[in-house]
Amino acid sequence: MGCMAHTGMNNRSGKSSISSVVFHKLPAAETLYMESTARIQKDSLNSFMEFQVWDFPGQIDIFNNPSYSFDLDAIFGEVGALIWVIDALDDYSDSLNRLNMTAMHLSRSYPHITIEVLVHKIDSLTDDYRSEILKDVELRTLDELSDMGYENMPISFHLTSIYDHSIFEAFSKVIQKLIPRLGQLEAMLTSLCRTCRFEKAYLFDVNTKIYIASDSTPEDTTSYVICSDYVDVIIDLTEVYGSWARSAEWRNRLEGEPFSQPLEEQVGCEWAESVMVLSDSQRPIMLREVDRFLALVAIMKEGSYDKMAQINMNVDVVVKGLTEFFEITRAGEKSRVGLQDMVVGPQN
Ligand SMILES: Nc1nc2c(ncn2[C@@H]2O[C@H](COP(=O)(O)OP(=O)(O)OP(=O)(O)O)[C@@H](O)[C@H]2O)c(=O)[nH]1
Repeated sequence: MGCMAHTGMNNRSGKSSISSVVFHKLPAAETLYMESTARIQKDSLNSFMEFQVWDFPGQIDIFNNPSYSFDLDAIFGEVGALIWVIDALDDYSDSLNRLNMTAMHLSRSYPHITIEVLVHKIDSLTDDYRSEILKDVELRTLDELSDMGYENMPISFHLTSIYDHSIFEAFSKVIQKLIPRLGQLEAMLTSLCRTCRFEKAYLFDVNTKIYIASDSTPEDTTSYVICSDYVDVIIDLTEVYGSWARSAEWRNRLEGEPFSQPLEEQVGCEWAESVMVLSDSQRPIMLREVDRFLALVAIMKEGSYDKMAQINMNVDVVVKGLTEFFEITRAGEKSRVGLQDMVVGPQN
């Protein structure tokens, strides 16, 4: 495979790190010494829906490549979102030019694709500087597209870092755009919040900590962070005590000495259910497994303990509804995400 080589520009904007941290749980600090990606990589995610993530190396220009012609229909025909990663710590003028060229190309040939721009690596920047960069990227992109006659393109901008929750929140918003009939999921969660007096409810993909839906109250990063940390705690616990899918090797270890029993007989319940009280505000959090990929997590109000029986009944009904929703959705849908920033850079 040929690649375009231009020297003096930075292509290490963080695409592979993002994939590894969000989809493979790699600790952020371990991305420090990642090798530059030299070829297009395709990653399939076994999750609540089938997701494919394509990682296009910074040094390959797939639209204008003299030494290799890419089958663009094969790549973009089924892609739902293109994620464009901009390194906020570097000079991003060239990346913006190429983003605009790509956006125009997609708008002509694949108008169904939404473009999601991640202004990335913002961890070391002050809040003011973050807003300034976001505004600059937005204005320069939208102005140029508008000058070229491209108005109202499906393009969104997010501030992200792999060192905090921002990258997971941004991916949550991207994935939500790809979920068919998201409104129905939100309506189910909103009605659950109303009947159970929950403050906030999320439906999490437990492997990635992406939330694929929440109730209709305004977004609230603090609630998301608490619930997503709680998913981590519960996953760690259920890996030891619960019924999550395990490798054959791990299962053999758990069923061998000193336990010497089939796993099913050692596990108390088939699904994880837990309640925890946050000591600062007395608001319990509830987690309920929907299937092996999804969990419902809700922040309850003070005093909800007294009504646990009713709450559990309502949660049961919603979990059943969610299961049916995804059975129907899975039957016929596939979603793909393209992860790409096409900043050209030194040839490896
Ligand atoms: N400070 C900071 N560094 C990051 C972040 N994300 C990635 N990096 C660092 O950026 C460097 C390059 O990351 P890669 O993921 O290899 O970049 P890439 O875009 O895949 O690069 P190519 O494969 O060459 O296209 C690594 O040292 C990462 O640790 C972030 O959010 N903040």
